[in-house]
Amino acid sequence: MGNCISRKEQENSDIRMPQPMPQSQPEFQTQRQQQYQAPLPPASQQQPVVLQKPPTQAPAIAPRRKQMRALFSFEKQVEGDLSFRKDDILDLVDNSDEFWWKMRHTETGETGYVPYNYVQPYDGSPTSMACWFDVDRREAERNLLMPGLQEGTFLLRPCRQKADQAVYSLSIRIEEQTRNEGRQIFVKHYMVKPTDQNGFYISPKKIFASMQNLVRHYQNAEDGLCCRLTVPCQRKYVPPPQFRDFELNRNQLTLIEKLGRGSFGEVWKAKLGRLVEVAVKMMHSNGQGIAMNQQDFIREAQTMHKLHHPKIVQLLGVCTTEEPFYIVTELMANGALTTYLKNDEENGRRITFDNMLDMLFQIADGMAYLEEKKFLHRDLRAANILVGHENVVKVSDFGLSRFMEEDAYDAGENTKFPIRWTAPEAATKKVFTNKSDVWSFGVLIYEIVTRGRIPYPEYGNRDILRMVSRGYRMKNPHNDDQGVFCDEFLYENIMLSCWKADPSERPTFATLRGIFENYYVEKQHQYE
Ligand SMILES: Nc1ncnc2c1ncn2[C@@H]1O[C@H](COP(=O)(O)OP(=O)(O)OP(=O)(O)O)[C@@H](O)[C@H]1O
Repeated sequence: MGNCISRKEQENSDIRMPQPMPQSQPEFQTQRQQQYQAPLPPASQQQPVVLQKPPTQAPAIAPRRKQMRALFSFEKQVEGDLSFRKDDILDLVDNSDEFWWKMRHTETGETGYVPYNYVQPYDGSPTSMACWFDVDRREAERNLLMPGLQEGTFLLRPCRQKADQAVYSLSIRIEEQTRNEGRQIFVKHYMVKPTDQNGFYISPKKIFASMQNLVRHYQNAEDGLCCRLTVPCQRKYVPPPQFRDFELNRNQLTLIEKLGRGSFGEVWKAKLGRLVEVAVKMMHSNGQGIAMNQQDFIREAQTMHKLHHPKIVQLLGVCTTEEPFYIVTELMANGALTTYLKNDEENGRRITFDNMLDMLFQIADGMAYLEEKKFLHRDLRAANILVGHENVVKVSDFGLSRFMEEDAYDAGENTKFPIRWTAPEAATKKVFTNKSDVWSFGVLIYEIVTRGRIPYPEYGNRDILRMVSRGYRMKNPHNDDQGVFCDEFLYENIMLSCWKADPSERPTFATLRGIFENYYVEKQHQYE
C-alpha cells in the first residue's frame, strides 16, 4: 500500500529556498500542441517563475468560449452523437444535461452530443492539465502503482480534506531500495495550495504563477520533493460511455463470447458499435425462479441507469422489446471476485492483505453511494462484485434479486436464496435495509480474507439461520497454517459490528468507507 505522508510531515519536507530565475513561457496557450504535447525545452530554459507575488492581471490570451479536450476517442452510437479522436478540441455548446454535452468539433465544425466523462476543460486551469485525475487518494495510488510505470510518474488530483478550497494533491510514484525488502514502490502525496493571487505552492518559500509552472519546475528538479517528477500518469482504461438511449437497439450488439451463467441466464461479452465492449446479461421474464413484470423491470432498470459511481458497475442500457431481455453493463475484465480470489490461491497468492483492504474500501465506497441514494443491494456477496484491471472492484447486480420469486426466499438446501449472506431480520421477516446490506458486507469480508471460501463452511443452509438467530457468529478465520490473515481489528471491530443483532447498532457504509480509507490510522487509534 502506498505510503501516505501526513500534512505535518509534508510541511516539514526539505523544499529548498528558491534561486532567482528567469521568467518562463506565458501560462495560457491556445494551441493544444503547445500546451499539452510540446516537448519540454532544454533544462536551462525551463526555470519556473518564482514570485513572491504572482501577477494579478488576466492570462495573456483569454479564452473566447469554453473549450474541452477529448481524453479518449469516441464513436457515435446513435444519430445526434458526435464522433471524435483523443486530444481533439471541442467547443462546449450546451451542458444542461448531466451526462451528455452538446459540443462542436473545432476542426470539422460538426455538432453533436458527447459523454461528459470523455472530455476535460481546455482552459489553462489545473483541471485541464494532462496530469489531472479527478480521483481520491486511494484511486490515485492504484493508478500510480500499476506495473511498468517509471519512478516519478505523477498525477494531480483534488484534495478531499480541503474539498471546499482550491487545494490540490500531487501524487508521485516512488521507488526505493531497502536493505531487507528489496525494491519498494509506493506513492507520496504533497498538498498544493493556492495563493490569493492565483498562484500555487507546495512550500510557501517557492510560489509559482500557475500550476503548469509548478509542475514544470518539479519535472526539472527534485528541489525538496521525494523525487523529480517524470511523466504524467496515463489513463489506461476507457470509462464506459453513458448511452443516451436507455432502450438500446439489439441489432447494434455483436455477441462475442459467453462469460458465464447466473440465476437470470447467460452473460456475454459483446460489442456495441465498433468501439465499445460491454457485458450483456440475458434474462427471461419468467421461469427458473424469476418472476418479472416487464413494467416493473423497466422501472427498476431505469433507476439503476441513473446511478453513477466509479465503484458500481454501470448499467448502460436495456433491450426489452423481446425476450430474452438484455441488461447491458460495463464490461469488467476479470469477472466475478469469487473466481478471481480462488484463482489467486492457485496462482500462488499474489493478492496481499493490503490489496484486500483496498478492495474492501472500494466496495464500501460503492455501497456508501447506494446508501446515500437510498438504494438497497439485497444480494451483496463476492459473486456480485466484479473485478477490472489491477484489483479494481465494483459492486454489481444491485437490486436484481427483487425479481426472484417469493419462494426462492425459503431457506432450503437447494435454494437460490443467499442465506449465508443474509441478515437474520431480512431472512426471517423480509426486512431489507441498508443495514441488512451491511450484514452481508461483513460476510463478504470473510470471503475476501479467506480467498473465496464459502461462509460457515462447516454448516448446511438450514442450520445457519437457526444458529445465527440464536447469536452464533463465524469465528475469526485467521489461520497461519492455511495462509489466512485476518487481524483482530478487522474481525472484532468491523466484521462483528456488521453482524450485530440489532441493525441500528451496525455501522453505516459511510462509516465503513472512512475506516477502510485510513485503516491503519483507525486501527492505531483504537488501540491507543
Ligand atoms: N459486467 C460483467 N463483466 C464481466 N463479466 C461479467 C459481467 N457480469 C457478469 N459476468 C460474468 O458472468 C458470470 C455470471 O454473472 P451473473 O451476474 O449472471 O451471475 P452470478 O452473480 O454469478 O450469480 P447470481 O445470478 O446467482 O447472482 C459472472 O460470474 C461473471 O464471471
